[in-house]
Amino acid sequence: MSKAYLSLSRVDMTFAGPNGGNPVLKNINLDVRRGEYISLIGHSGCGKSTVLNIVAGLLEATSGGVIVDNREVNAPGPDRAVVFQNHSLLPWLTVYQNVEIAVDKIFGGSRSKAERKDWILHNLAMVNMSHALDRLPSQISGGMKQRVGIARALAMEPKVLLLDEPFGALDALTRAHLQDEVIRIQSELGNTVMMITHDVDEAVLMSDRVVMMTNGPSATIGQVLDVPLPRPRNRIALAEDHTYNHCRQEILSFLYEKQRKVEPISARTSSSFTRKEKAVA
Ligand SMILES: Nc1ncnc2c1ncn2[C@@H]1O[C@H](COP(=O)(O)OP(=O)(O)OP(=O)(O)O)[C@@H](O)[C@H]1O
Repeated sequence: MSKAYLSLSRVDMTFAGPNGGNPVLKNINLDVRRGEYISLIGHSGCGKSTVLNIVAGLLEATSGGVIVDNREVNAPGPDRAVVFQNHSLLPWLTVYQNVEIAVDKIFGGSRSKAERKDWILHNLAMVNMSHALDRLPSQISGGMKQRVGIARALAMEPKVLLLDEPFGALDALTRAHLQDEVIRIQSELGNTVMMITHDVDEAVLMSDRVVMMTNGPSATIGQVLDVPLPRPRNRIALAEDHTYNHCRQEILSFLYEKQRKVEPISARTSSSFTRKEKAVA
């Protein structure tokens, strides 16, 4: 493999608690190439968000470390932008202003006001939001809010884009549209992306590699799958593609055979299954 751009080495994470705490991650090692699109998949609660938050600098690993572009990560920074499942737009600012606030913070000292304005408009155009610049978050749909969140993240020109179930709260159609947009934008910009998903099809469609995590406690990386599908990828054509279906099968087998999660059925009613669990079922 070529030189790693993002590297996690020997990352352990134990949250404080009774009886010596809760050991969530154990010995996570992963090298990601520049421009690579990685998905993290694993059963609910195994520690995917914890990995992402450590890379984001929002959590400090108990031991081990993260390197991005030759520098150790020890705090959040504009080189790593995060998009969460539920948008994190400021409700009192318009669509334009929500992107502007990030752009001004990062480029306020280096780009003129006119350049910054062009840049904000460019990023909102990329996610097809030019028509709603003056609307407040409460006046746009969930999918549109996610678009703005993605535009804001991209406008920061991060070295690494961290996506924590970015499409998880969306209906199937909006989800497919936005997946296609992120695929297109990533192919144009060549961002390095780490995305958490519970959706096997989404993982295969979007990723260069799928990183599968074992069940916790002390979760680690159980298997890494290469997705050797040429780009651009067409979701309809892929349904019949042998390689696509093979990748899908590998992930399903990891999740439901090798890392099968057994819970007493009496403890769960059907309605208590989360949306995420239904998505991978
Ligand atoms: N700040 C925290 N303090 C204590 N425990 C935490 C904290 N954050 C996460 N955990 C615990 O760490 C474990 C992993 O959580 P995490 O959110 O990383 O899992 P996940 O795989 O992203 O889950 P999901 O798929 O349901 O979002 C869980 O047992 C969770 O309760």
